[in-house]
Amino acid sequence: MALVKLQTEHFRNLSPAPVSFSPSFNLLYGENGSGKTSILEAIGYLGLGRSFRVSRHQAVVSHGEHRFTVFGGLDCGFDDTGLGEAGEVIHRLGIARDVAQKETMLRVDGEGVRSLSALAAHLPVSVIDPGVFDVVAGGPGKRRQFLDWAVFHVEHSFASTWQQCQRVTSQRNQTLRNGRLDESLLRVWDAQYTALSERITEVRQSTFDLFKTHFEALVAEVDIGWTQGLKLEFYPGWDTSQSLVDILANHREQERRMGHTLYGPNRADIRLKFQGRPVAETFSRGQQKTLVILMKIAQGSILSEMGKQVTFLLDDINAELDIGHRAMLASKLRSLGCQVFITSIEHPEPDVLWPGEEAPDYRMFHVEHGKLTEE
Ligand SMILES: Nc1ncnc2c1ncn2[C@@H]1O[C@H](COP(=O)(O)OP(=O)(O)OP(=O)(O)O)[C@@H](O)[C@H]1O
Repeated sequence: MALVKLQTEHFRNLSPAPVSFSPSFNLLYGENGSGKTSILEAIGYLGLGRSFRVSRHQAVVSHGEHRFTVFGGLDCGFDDTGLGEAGEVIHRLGIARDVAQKETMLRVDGEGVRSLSALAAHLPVSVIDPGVFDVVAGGPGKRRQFLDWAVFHVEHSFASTWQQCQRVTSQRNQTLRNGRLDESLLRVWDAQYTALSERITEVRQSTFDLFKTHFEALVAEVDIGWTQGLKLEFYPGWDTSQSLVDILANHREQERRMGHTLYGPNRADIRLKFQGRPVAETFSRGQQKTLVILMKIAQGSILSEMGKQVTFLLDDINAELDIGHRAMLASKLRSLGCQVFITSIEHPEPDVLWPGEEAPDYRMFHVEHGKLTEE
């Protein structure tokens, strides 16, 4: 599905006027501080339930207000739903946050829903912003987040398994921190923890394998010299030549001293190596950014194969990317058939984004003082 209507209330500097978007490409340009990122951030709220740039909801509420709302209308996009025409709204999503009451309200088609995954399942959003480097250069948590995004969209039940595992891990950590270790209680937590860890790892591993196949096919197609010699490997969070139960039993004393769980899915990672060395130590920033975008496109193609359309939010496409890399990525996003929002400070030139080919369907917007004007 694609987001074809957006309306916000009290969201940063954005105007409350409704906007219609293309289910294909949307090019947004405007001066610094005009509101381009805020538009992407509002769209991101509908698919992620949070801001992709700040951790506090408070920051996005317009100054002097205490509550913001974002409404979105989705069309059938290229999803095989058999419902509606392209551009015709078939699902409505809404999120409102009252920061004074600390209350979030979620709606799908007018009905209140409790879980964010109900929104996320309708609108898979993939963000490519200046923070995207973290997937390569940041800690393992960023790569787990990257992988789990695809895992969730492949297997929605992953969200609840993960939450259960977090609860059990927290109970287990409390038991580890107790002065006198209660071995029998710990064994109960271990049994639950290992069962959940194995379920999580199984779906992570199979999604990673799928991702790797898509990524390698993409890299072969784009034929960029520096991608040769890249190696991606999934690390589940423990040495799987031994069972997790044995590892936990063998490291009781170490975990008791540290006061928390040291082995399992909370330690999982994707290891990215180039000619045997970590990519973060070898690649330039432009190469790192291109690599992460290719990884995100590969994830998009997994969903696309499942008949789901991803909405890509590409903030400031020009930062770090030369014309050749920009064109290569724009062309790949196009062949994926996904919905894309691209922002830039300068007026975007479709001939530069898609050189030597006819530009895809797009709508162009000028952003000024939080207001979008279509050109
Ligand atoms: N809570 C808020 N209430 C009102 N205005 C806000 C709030 N938060 C930020 N702003 C203002 O909203 C404007 C939009 O910021 P935004 O980051 O979306 O701009 P941008 O067009 O992406 O800029 P740049 O090109 O510099 O990245 C800025 O002028 C900012 O000062």
